Amino acid sequence: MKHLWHILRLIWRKQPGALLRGTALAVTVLVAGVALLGLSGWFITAAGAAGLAGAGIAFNVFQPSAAVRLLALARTAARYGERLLTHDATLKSLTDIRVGLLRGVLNLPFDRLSRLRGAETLNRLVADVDALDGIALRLFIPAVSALILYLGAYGTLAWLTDPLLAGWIMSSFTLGVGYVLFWTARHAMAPSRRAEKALQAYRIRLIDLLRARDDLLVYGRLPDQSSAVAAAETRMRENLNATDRLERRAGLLLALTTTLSGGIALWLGAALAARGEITPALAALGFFATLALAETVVPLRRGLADIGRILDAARRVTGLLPDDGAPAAPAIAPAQPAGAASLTFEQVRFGHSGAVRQVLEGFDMEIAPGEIVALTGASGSGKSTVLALAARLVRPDAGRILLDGQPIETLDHPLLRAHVTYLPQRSTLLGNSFFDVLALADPALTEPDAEAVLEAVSLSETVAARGGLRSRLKENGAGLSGGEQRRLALARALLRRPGLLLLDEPTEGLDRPTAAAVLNGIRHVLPNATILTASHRRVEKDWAQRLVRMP
Ligand SMILES: Nc1ncnc2c1ncn2[C@@H]1O[C@H](COP(=O)(O)OP(=O)(O)OP(=O)(O)O)[C@@H](O)[C@H]1O
Repeated sequence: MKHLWHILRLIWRKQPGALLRGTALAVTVLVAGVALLGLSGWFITAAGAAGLAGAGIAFNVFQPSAAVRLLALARTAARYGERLLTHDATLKSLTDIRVGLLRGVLNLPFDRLSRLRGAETLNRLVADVDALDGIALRLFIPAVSALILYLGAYGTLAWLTDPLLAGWIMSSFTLGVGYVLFWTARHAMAPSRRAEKALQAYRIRLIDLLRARDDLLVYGRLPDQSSAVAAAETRMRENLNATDRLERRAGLLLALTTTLSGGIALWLGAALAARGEITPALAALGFFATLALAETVVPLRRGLADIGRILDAARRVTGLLPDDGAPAAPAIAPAQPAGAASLTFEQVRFGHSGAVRQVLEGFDMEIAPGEIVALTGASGSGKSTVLALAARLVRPDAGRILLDGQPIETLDHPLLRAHVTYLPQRSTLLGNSFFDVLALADPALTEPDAEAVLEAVSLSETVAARGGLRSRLKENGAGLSGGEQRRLALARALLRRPGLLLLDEPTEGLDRPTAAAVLNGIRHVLPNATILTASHRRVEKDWAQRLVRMP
């Protein structure tokens, strides 16, 4: 529940004026609705009574009928304004929350970020934020306006008719409605949660199916995965049907409650009228006003049928939103040639969170400026981890890492990124063309610079054969061979012109002559840089000036 309040506060804080005006209009809509039906009931009864008493000719029909028309118009106009204001304000607030959420995700520690699944995160960003619009629009604003109306309706009925009659109407109505809404929320919690989970599972499985269709086809698992997608969809439908059924039942119970309260109002009103304490027309006003109160619970009913989904979304979003004022990941400076840097590891200890085993224990390493060093060792011995630590993607549990004698945790982000570039084993090639992919490293990239690095990684001919730098690429470099994709990512890393270049198996997938040419090309582009590679291949070890074997 506290997450719900937190999100509500965020939504409200961003658009307080519009939401307050929207709530005032929501109250106006309800007041006009109750007044409209109450006045109509009073008007019909009073006109009838005047006719029976033979005073019909003297009965003023113009004022009440004008008031009925005015109320109907006011109600429509207020409804329009309320929808416009509250929906617009909520959607604007949610846009800010969505940006904050994205910032929160991007600011997660690398360890957590690397564990996020793309499809799941996308779902979370989209579906969870969408679910939050119900907090203001279907829960808070309707609840507040309903409470204000109940108080107003009680006061008006007590003044016009009788405090006892008003007390009976309002207490029977609010207790009945309160119980039905509570019942709806309790029973809808589980199916609405399950429906949302099934929807997420459906989307994730479908994305997995599309992404891995070749593997699934090869392993003969395409039908299984298709069935899994269909099963999630069925589960979602079943649970959505369950919440719809609940909402309909709640509607029935609310109609019964309203009828019961209306019946009480009619009976008490008739008794008071028979005793001559109020006129029959006023008794009718009480009855019709009670029936009109039912309008207050329609949006709440829908909101509470969705409560499980809304609560889960609020909890997840709150967990990911950065604290107020947390800075976005800072932009990094354009590429500038950086001087060669020394790199030192002193007694570094590191273990991945949740892992039983420490990857590094008292690890020492010293690399001089301009040196090329290859980290070697068995698979899983921690070579990539050393590179990630040197790039400050993860932080050591103990010990120190120094860049040019300065602890890297003290370097500000732009400075660190200007000096250190890391090429992981798998890179993402963002962009529509070769040029776009490369420009990620340097927004001021020129075509001659791009051609120079492509030449260095032996990709010039490939790019020319594809129609040049501006030719279109498929998603994430699909359509290029594995080795070509790697070289393109390497060319991008070279464009940063770092003082310290960290390479994770840079020539993996290349034949020996191409690998040797690429390695020489790296040195040619960065003649002075310090280079640390994680290497299994002989060609990389031969290229290095020194080997550091992982313990
Ligand atoms: N995000 C992670 N969470 C938990 N454990 C991890 C994570 N990343 C790596 N590991 C584990 O840390 C250990 C070191 O992994 P690392 O990738 O550094 O090894 P490596 O020497 O580079 O291996 P390879 O030569 O196969 O690339 C491995 O046992 C690996 O399973």
